[in-house]
Amino acid sequence: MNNGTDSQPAVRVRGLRRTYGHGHTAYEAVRGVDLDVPAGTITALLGTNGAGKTSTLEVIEGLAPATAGQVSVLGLDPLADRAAIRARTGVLLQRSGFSGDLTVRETLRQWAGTLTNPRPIDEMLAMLSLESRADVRMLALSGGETRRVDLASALMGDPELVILDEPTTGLDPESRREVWRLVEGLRERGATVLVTTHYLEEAETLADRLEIMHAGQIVRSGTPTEIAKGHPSTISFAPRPDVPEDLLGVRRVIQEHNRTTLETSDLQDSLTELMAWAAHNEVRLDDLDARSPSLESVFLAIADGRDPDLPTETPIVEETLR
Ligand SMILES: Nc1ncnc2c1ncn2[C@@H]1O[C@H](COP(=O)(O)OP(=O)(O)OP(=O)(O)O)[C@@H](O)[C@H]1O
Repeated sequence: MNNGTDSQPAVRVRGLRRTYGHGHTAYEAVRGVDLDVPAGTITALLGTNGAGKTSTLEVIEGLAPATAGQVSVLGLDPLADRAAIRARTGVLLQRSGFSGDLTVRETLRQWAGTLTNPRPIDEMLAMLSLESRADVRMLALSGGETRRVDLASALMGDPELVILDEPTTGLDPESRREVWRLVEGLRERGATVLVTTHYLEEAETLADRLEIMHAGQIVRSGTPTEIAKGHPSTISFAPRPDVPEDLLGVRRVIQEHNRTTLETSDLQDSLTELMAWAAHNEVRLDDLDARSPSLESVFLAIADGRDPDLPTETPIVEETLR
């Protein structure tokens, strides 16, 4: 399925820039992005709101030209080789353009007509648990069902590269997990997946690699474990203003959101000392929770500018555009 291109990333982006508007109203939404999506992996592109994820994906999908930089998809040029790439790629956009008057089956049949080698419609309906909705018009579907039809169309051509822009937004937790299984199934078949999501748990569970975007740049890349490394573990419980601040490993004690939270560089040492303190003072710690560094803490640090590795300057308008 990889056509001997295993060593080459399925998507390769170098120095990508994308600017909207001209002159003094120019806004640079993508500011020099380098990104590799290794073949056969699930890579998640994460970011704060307006970070530039969709602007980046649109260039990869061949829907918009880059202002600067190079992008190659399956070794091809997304704009010049769009037809060749389309035959090997499945794309799920944030918003679909399917007509509301057609039924689900008619919609998928129409879509199948545009593909060279579509999988059977009944197979797609079963794959997305849509059998009972086959004869319902698109406009009568729930948000989650509409999303599943979008997904069915993205996967119908049996693509070797799948690009999913927020595939589970609007889905209930059970459907979301169904989509996760589906995406994992794609990887088992050897396909490559590039996915954006606002759900950190989803990225952590699904992705082999994460790329975190902020203000038009990639600010973190790596496996979920690599990215969380170096960030503090946390121990939290129902409010206890009397907890000692000098427990082994503890860096900070935070009293907020109706909880006491200890940030620690050594979860085991801190927890051992805390338990000893609680036992000695006959204190019961209600609602006790202890966790290793999470992607959430990394993400929040990036989102509110506390991340020490963030670039200090993020120019809105390039010098040359002024
Ligand atoms: N056509 C456009 N004209 C002007 N600015 C735009 C245009 N499209 C996007 N932007 C701006 O570019 C920035 C990046 O937008 P983009 O949609 O790529 O971000 P995103 O990371 O996908 O965000 P979200 O997670 O909120 O969907 C935003 O500040 C947005 O307002």
